[in-house]
Amino acid sequence: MENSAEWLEWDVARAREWLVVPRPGDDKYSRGVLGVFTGSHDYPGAAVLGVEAAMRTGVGMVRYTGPSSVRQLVLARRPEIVGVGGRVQAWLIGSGMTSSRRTLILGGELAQATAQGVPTVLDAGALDLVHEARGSVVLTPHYRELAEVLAETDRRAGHAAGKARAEHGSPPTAAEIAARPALWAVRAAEQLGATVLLKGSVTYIAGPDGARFTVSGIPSWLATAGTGDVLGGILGALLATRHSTIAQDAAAIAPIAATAVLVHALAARRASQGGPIVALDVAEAVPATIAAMLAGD
Ligand SMILES: NC(=O)C1=CN([C@@H]2O[C@H](COP(=O)(O)OP(=O)(O)OC[C@H]3O[C@@H](n4cnc5c(N)ncnc54)[C@H](O)[C@@H]3O)[C@@H](O)[C@H]2O)[C@@H](O)CC1
Ligand SMILES: Nc1ncnc2c1ncn2[C@@H]1O[C@H](COP(=O)(O)OP(=O)(O)O)[C@@H](O)[C@H]1O
Repeated sequence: MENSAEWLEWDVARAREWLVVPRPGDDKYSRGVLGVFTGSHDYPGAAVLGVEAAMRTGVGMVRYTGPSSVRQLVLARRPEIVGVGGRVQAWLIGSGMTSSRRTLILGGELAQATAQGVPTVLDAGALDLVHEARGSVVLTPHYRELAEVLAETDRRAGHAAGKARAEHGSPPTAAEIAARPALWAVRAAEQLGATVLLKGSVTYIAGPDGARFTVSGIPSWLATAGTGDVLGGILGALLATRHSTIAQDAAAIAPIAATAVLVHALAARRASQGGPIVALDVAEAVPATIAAMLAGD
């Protein structure tokens, strides 16, 4: 690990501080509403997985505003969701989407969401929106996706002035990021001005303000399709429930992101018990995982 002394390994005691337990005076709105714009004709399942995980993490409400064909599937699994737009306290955008297939209409809808300035998770096919988004952003790429984001950033900088190129060198390949994930998570956070959650068997969370957290010991059974979509849902829900903390101090984003990764890893361990898992198992294990974390287990 690059400069390992700079990285703090996140643990249950720290994570517990960022989990929000509802109080008697709460209602669904005071707990926080998560807007979800995910899924596509090609990848509808990603939307189902993210919504399932968000609801099981504990959030007041989920407004799902993605493609209408996908909404039917999400509703079939989770009738609790609201399928119309409205006020939200955080956004989860991009899981199961492909940026190269973005239509003008879809681009306009996404721009409206990212312009709201609420804490936003940008995943998969929405990672490139980091350049337009207002407010606090967490990017959740794996190595290949981070390479694409940095290449796109380099192209934009090259068009603008060539300045960032000179400052940061040429963009890394996915293999280079995989070889030095700590270094590239930090560089990306600095370059993009956003929190970067770089996924992998060790997950690195780097904030633009200098926050550096790792989550290690993640079960490798998680290396299966859709588990990243589940992580997006967990993170989106935590951002929505913590929106007022973030409004006061944007630096809260990085510890919340680290907490989401820990919840995800512990839910995977609980679901796995040493054996194979599917992504939905991880989402279903989240409530018991959070209960155990709150109890100090
Ligand atoms: N159930 C679902 O709806 C799922 C949707 N997903 C969505 O799928 C989209 C693409 O995500 P990815 O992480 O796959 O995107 P990536 O762009 O990282 O992966 C595609 C790359 O993997 C390579 N590849 C494809 N099949 C391969 C194989 N058998 N062996 C080796 N290399 C192979 C391709 O050539 C390409 O370079 C995202 O929007 C994501 O959210 C995934 O999360 C998987 C589950
Ligand atoms: N070998 C591994 N060991 C532990 N965790 C892993 C491993 N490979 C991937 N993961 C975790 O699994 C998840 C995969 O996310 P992602 O690559 O976005 O998959 P998908 O797009 O299919 O949802 C991430 O949380 C990542 O940290």
